[in-house]
Order: sequence, then structure tokens, then C-alpha cells
Amino acid sequence: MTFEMGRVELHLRDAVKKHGAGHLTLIDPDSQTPQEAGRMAQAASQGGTDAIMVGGSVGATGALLHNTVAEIKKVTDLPVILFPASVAGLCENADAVFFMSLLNSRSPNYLIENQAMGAPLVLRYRLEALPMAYIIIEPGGTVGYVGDARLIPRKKPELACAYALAGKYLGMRLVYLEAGSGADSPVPAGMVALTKKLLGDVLIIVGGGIRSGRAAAELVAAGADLIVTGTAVEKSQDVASFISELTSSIRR
Ligand SMILES: CC(C)=CCC/C(C)=C/CC/C(C)=C/CC/C(C)=C/COP(=O)(O)OP(=O)(O)O
Ligand SMILES: O=P(O)(O)OC[C@@H](O)CO
Ligand SMILES: [Mg+2]
Repeated sequence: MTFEMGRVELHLRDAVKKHGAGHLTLIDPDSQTPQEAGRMAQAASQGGTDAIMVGGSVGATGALLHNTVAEIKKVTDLPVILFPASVAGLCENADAVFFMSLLNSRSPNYLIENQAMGAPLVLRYRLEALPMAYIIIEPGGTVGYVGDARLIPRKKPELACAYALAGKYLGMRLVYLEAGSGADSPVPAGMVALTKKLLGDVLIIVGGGIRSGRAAAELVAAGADLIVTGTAVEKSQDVASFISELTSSIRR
């Protein structure tokens, strides 16, 4: 029996197949009003982003989450993928969810408990579940702290690979290497390269501290399939041009 890929996962795979890599824009509902989030998503879509992720480590729940997704859905047909910090990060008006386990967490809450409490809601809300291994690398930021992660040292790519390979053998079709939102520097390119080499057709997502087309292109050259940017988009004065710089640097 296979757990089949849905529309959103296929959309991401198509983007990678067509252009060599894809881009995801992360919107944290806690950082702006739902209307502002809608404007950001519209600009990101003009800049050529491939999907919108919605989530945040703290406070991305309830009406704020729901209204943020609703405003984004009004202005773009791009898939909206939830990036939940817990079961409270699920809502019924999104398209899909990164159904992730934080493989290097010390806490059963982030390994399996939120997933167990969330699974019946994913079914009821008819969200597409994307099975993903979430791995946090130094410095890890807020998400490393909140997720009680035993951070992977930047100089130990083989440890990141061991967790990523474990995720693949558990059936996860996506691996997210995370340096933490606003990290001083992104996940090391060598770590991405070794992970991609070992994992083959698993989609490798890389995020945290990516602020320029050049940084994104270096990670894609190393083997990243999808690049996530959040903070740099929030800070940008011209979201459409900034995303366009990113997407044009990573596509072939
Ligand atoms: C699948 C379900 C229902 C839950 C998964 C629960 C897990 C494994 C969570 C992992 C740990 C965690 C706290 C993740 C948060 C991920 C996230 C939304 C990070 C991005 O947040 P940003 O807004 O960029 O960063 P700040 O929070 O620092 O602003
Ligand atoms: O905010 P930035 O640094 O872009 O990080 C995005 C994402 O990887 C955080 O979960
Ligand atoms: Mg945030």
C-alpha cells in the first residue's frame, strides 16, 4: 500500500522538475495583519514564488491564522501550506500541511504527540498531508528552543544525513534542513550537498537566514530543491522584486 502524493506535493515536484528548484514564501501570521499578509502573498506570487507557507513558532493559531489564510486565498491561486508549531497550527481553509516530525527533538510532543492529535483534524479538514522530516541545525533560533531540539552542529554534516536518511526510511518524502528563522548564516552548503547525495529523490527544503539570490543559488547548486524565505520577505520594501531576484537566481 502506498500513501499517494497529492496535488500540492506534485505541484512542488513539477516546479523542481521544470526549473531545477523552487521557492516557498513563509508568512508568519503573528508578524502582520491578515490584510498585509494578503498583500505580501500577492507580491510574492508576482515575483514567481511556487507556494505560500503559513506558520510561526509562537502565536500562529486561531482566528489570526484562519484570517491570514483567508486573505492569502483571496489574492492568489498558489497552494497554501501550513507549517504548524503544534496541533493549534492547523486550520481548514488551507490546502495542505507539512506533516512533519522534528526528528532531532528531545520531546515526544514534537516527535509524535502533536501529529497524533492533529491527524484526525487533517482528515476532517481534508488537508493534504506532506510527510516531512524536520531537522534543526545550529544556531536553530526560536524554533530550536521551542521544539526542544538537540541542534545538529554545523560541522557535522554526517549527523544531519543520518537523521535525514532515517526520515526517508520512515517513508518521509520531504526533508527540511532548518537553521532557524533569522539565522546569521544558512545551513552550510556542504551539509545540503551530502544530504541530497544520500537521499536522491527526496525533496530537500532549506530555510533559515537566506537573504539574497546569491545565498539561495549557492544552496541550490549544492542540492537544495526548495528554498524558504520568511524574515527577508517581511523586511523587504518591495516584495515582488525581492522574490523575483530569488526565483531568477535559483532557476535554470
Ligand atoms: C504536524 C503537526 C500537527 C504538528 C507538527 C509539530 C512540530 C513537529 C513542530 C516542530 C517545532 C516547531 C516549534 C515548529 C515551528 C515551525 C515554524 C512555523 C517556524 C517558523 O517560524 P518563524 O515565524 O519563521 O520564526 P519565529 O517563530 O522565530 O518568528
Ligand atoms: O525567516 P527566515 O530566516 O527566512 O527562515 C525561514 C524558515 O526557515 C524559518 O522556519
Ligand atoms: Mg516569525
